[in-house]
Amino acid sequence: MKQYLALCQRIVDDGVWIENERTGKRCLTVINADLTYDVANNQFPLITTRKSFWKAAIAELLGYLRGYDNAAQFRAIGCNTWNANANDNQAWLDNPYRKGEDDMGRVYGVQGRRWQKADGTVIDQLKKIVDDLTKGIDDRGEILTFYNPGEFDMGCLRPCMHTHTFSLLGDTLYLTSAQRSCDVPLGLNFNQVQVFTLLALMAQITGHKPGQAYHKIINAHIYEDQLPLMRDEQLTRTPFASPQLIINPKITSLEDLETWVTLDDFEVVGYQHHAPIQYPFSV
Ligand SMILES: Nc1nc(=O)c2c([nH]1)NC[C@@H]1CN(c3ccc(C(=O)N[C@@H](CCC(=O)O)C(=O)O)cc3)CN21
Ligand SMILES: O=c1ccn([C@H]2C[C@H](O)[C@@H](COP(=O)(O)O)O2)c(=O)[nH]1
Repeated sequence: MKQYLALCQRIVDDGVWIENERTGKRCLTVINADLTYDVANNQFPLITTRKSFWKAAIAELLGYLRGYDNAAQFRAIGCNTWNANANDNQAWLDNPYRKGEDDMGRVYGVQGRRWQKADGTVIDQLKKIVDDLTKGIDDRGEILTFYNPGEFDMGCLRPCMHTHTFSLLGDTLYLTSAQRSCDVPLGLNFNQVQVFTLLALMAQITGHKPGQAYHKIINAHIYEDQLPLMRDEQLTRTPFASPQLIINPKITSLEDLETWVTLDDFEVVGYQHHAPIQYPFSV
């Protein structure tokens, strides 16, 4: 939690105002932030200086792992975060690849589970990684990447947290996640939960101990309409200790994640938090 607040403070103190053409808003921006989450000791990096809707963040991750491409699929498992990008973004509404209401196109999980090759066959990146790690193999290329420049025009948004690299040292699994663009008040609150949970889940289903998760962010920003709430409200609050994430131990395979897992299989204990803050969202 301290590292999150330090990043917010750094943006407030040292950030540079940058015009963002896509949203038409200015963003106070810094470049490069490195966050570390202690998954080994179950220090769940949930924001405590406001109420965090962590279940929606885990649902979003679950949707990516399942290869979802439609906001209705995300809603059905408890996540509303893709409604706006799928349905309220004029550039995407005008895009001939959009298949209709709620379609997100070839984003995130589609690339992770069904990367299209030139010969028409597909690559399931996640399955290859799970199979390797389960056998104790780390070929130094256990990389799940959603970043496919050849298909950017076929999706509603380029992936922000785009590449997850898994590493095995003995029986301990590590994760390094790379993010090109980060909405610190809204997105990072979710992304921290996702990096932590991804390592915890992958360690559990491949039979390893989780180690540390490393989260590398390139462009970290606060939108102009979010700044007063962050500077004058959230940053004045004193954080509480980290809660713990409990995952149903019956989840033991990728197939479990694909078929029966729901948000009821995740529980957070010891979550003390301040009052909610509603930040504006930019489409
Ligand atoms: N501008 C922007 N920021 C983002 O963080 C973002 C995007 N766009 N587009 C794609 C996804 C969608 N994400 C989102 C979208 C909405 C919330 C949000 O509204 N969060 C609220 C509560 C959510 C709830 O009640 O479930 C929050 O207070 O955290 C968070 C992340 C993250 N990404
Ligand atoms: O997981 C996510 C997804 C999105 N974001 C934020 C980062 C930016 O504010 C927007 C995406 O806009 P781009 O113009 O494509 O950079 O969404 C996030 O923080 N986390």
